Amino acid sequence: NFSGGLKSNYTFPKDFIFGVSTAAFQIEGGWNEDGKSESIWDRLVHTNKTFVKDGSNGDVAADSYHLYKRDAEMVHELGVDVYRFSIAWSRILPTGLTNKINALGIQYYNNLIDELIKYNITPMVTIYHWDLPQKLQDIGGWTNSHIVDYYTDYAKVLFDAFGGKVKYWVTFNEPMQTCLEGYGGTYRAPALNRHGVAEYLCAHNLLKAHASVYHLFNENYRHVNKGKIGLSLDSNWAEPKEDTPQDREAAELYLKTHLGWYAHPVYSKEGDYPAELIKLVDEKSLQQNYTRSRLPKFTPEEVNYIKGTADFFGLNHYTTYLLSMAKTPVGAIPSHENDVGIVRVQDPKWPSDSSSSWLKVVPFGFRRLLKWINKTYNNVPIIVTENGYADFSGLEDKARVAYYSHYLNALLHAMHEDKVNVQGYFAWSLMDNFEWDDGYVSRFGLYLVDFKSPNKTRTAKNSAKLYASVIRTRALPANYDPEDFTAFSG
Ligand SMILES: O=S(=O)(O)CCCN1CCN(CCO[C@@H]2O[C@H](CO)[C@@H](O)[C@H](O)[C@H]2O)CC1
Repeated sequence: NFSGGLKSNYTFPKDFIFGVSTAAFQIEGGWNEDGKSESIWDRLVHTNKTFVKDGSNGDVAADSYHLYKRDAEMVHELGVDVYRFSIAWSRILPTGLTNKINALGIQYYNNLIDELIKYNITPMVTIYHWDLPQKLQDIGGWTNSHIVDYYTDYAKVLFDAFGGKVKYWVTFNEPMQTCLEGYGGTYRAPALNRHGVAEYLCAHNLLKAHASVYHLFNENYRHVNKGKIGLSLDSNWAEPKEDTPQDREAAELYLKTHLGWYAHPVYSKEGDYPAELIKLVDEKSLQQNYTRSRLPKFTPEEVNYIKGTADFFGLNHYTTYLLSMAKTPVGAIPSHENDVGIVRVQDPKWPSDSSSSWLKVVPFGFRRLLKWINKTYNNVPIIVTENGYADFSGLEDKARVAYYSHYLNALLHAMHEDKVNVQGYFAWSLMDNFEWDDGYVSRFGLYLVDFKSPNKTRTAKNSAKLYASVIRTRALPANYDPEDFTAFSG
């Protein structure tokens, strides 16, 4: 049913990992403090005055650069096992390269990690969460093939500095946002908009960089503390718009050419890009008189080098779309959108009063996506590294309480009935923060941040109490009703 499963007394296993997530650019501030250099997000929000809805930026954000002790205390209050945060490359390596390592940057993250360990909380570090040093973008960024070495050198600095204390690593957060939206579009930094070409170059180099860091870790650092390393991919669930063969094909094609674009090379038995994506881009490139396909090819050695390079499947999930085949060409020519040729919409009947226009509440989609990943990637261990709901503000956040209850209900049914191998779940986000193009208007936090107060006061919302109780009892509240969606006015 709509909530992903009927009333049950399913529980989360004792060894199930609960966590909470944030990202450097969204919480830290201190954008140019103590030697940190400009990132592509600093550049974008400082120069494009209309990019962020409320005209804000990440200069101060939630000021976690100075308030990390309060952050660690909040993580402790929730009772989670793991805190997932990202490290800002430009705070560690101001030139982007290793010729200058910023000791004060290293010190900040050491202070945060030590604070977490004081509370017996395990750190999970996202090595890259979208904030490339601008100096590297100036020489091509993720379209420059040397970025593979630059990223590997950066990761080595982190492994050497924090490897003894950090057990979980995530190489990239949502590579599709970086490549498709940042290089192929204008929705993310660097907003290059070189659609049809740059998104494929970005993905190609990024996947090689991911594999390079996996092998570096696997050969030289894993033994230090039996650590684990993975990748966090974002995916919507894709439901056929109508129950027809064409729409079922469109839904499958969406998953293969969006999630599979990055998941297939790493997690599938055969490796490489999904055959459907290769075929579509090759054919379109030929029709458009390109001498060679706009999709770069991996050599057989590279396919093997990238295959199997993750200990877990990190999944960021929020919402669902209805898919159908495009009847006429869609998107710019050339572009990934035009190459794939499918159309996605959302059902106006779905609960939808989130402050993020794209976030509709569709819990059964979460269960189906988990099942699809489990089947497509051979029971791979999944850690849900992000899931959450956005509103405009308030401590009595009944919609967010309902969202988490329904999505955790769907997760329990995926685990207990569909036998999906899920090992952890992280809520996005610990606190209200800079929600990219939505600025501070759309709030995802379990803790409310008063951005007007000098010390950015953080206060637990009702959803923080709900999450803490699920972690403590390993179950949904007794009064949870899978049929009740009255918390959503829309
Ligand atoms: O339908 S449209 O094409 O008009 C807009 C689609 C927008 N989605 C939003 C969710 N995003 C993945 C989530 O992105 C993640 O989720 C959080 C909330 O957004 C962010 O704060 C995190 O930094 C990010 O990891 C993928 C793109």
